[in-house]
Amino acid sequence: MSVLSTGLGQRLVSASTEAAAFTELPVISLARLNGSAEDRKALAAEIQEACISSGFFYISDHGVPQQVIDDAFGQAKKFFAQPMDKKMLVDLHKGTSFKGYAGLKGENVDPANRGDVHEAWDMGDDSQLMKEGAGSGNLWPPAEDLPDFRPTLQHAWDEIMALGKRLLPIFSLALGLDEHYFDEKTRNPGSVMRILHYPPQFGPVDLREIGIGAHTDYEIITLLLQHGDVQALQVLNSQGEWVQAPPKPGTFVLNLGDMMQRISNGLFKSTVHRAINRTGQDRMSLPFFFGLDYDALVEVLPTCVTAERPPAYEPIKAGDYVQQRLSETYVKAPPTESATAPAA
Ligand SMILES: O=C(O)CCC(=O)C(=O)O
Ligand SMILES: [Fe+2]
Repeated sequence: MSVLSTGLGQRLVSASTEAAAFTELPVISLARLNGSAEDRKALAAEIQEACISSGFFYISDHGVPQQVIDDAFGQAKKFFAQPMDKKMLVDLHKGTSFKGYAGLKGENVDPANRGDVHEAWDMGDDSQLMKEGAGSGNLWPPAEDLPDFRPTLQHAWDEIMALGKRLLPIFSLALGLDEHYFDEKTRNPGSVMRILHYPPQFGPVDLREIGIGAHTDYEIITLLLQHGDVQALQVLNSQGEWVQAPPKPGTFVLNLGDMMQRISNGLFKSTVHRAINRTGQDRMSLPFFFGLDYDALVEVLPTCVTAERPPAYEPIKAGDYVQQRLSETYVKAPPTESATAPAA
């Protein structure tokens, strides 16, 4: 039994609560985000429960307009439908920040696997990327090819970044902290947004070659949009069972990343997940990885330490941590295989 002393009162976290094997993911409405102090505390308590038991849940009433989401996927579809030579104009190997295009098997998140069966385009915050010396900036497709791509994706970035910033005070409460705890650490958060295309995999699928291999995310929270009605995402529970996380209209999937697990001393779970697209249809998704400022220290919070639960992680700078994890993920050479255009 361990104790999490939080602003919600002391919370007992029994071994069985932590080890509970979830079989589906809860949907948490954010309607109370704009409510009274009591409403916000109640929302924080619900989120705390989900963070301890699964680290994975849906959020509804999130305030990001559906049009912004539809437009982003519309541009993603156009981007991936381009011929390979156009996509290679923004090959991420041209820069040093892991931003731009990665083709099929251009990444491998699970070292036991042979490459992830998706293609992706990743972006960060241009000014931040350059300023912190973290490498080069974004690689935008030329406006002659895709005139609406940049403004549309930037708009989606701004909306989802704002959602993340609305959520952090609630996570602070759930961690037993002042609502403003993350303000100092998220002035220019080193976040990443990506669009992903998973072509369908037919017949028997070799589990070493799937859409995205089993992994955890690196940052504080991930806000994931799934396009259409194409099931592929799976989340690992404590019994080693894969639980489906199907798209649910009007929601994001919210999952915790390794930085959250580190600062919460392992109480909040950064849960293993993967995606396999066996539906016969193309799938697209759009994750936004909400990070901390590159120079912010990722260190265990005193509210999550007890005599029985001493700090389990060393402090590390957020930028160093993400850069190290990314460099382990991307394969060194540019992609060689081409993907067919998404029909989704
Ligand atoms: O596409 C998905 O559903 C999951 C993507 C993901 O896990 C990632 O990019 O880290
Ligand atoms: Fe992930």
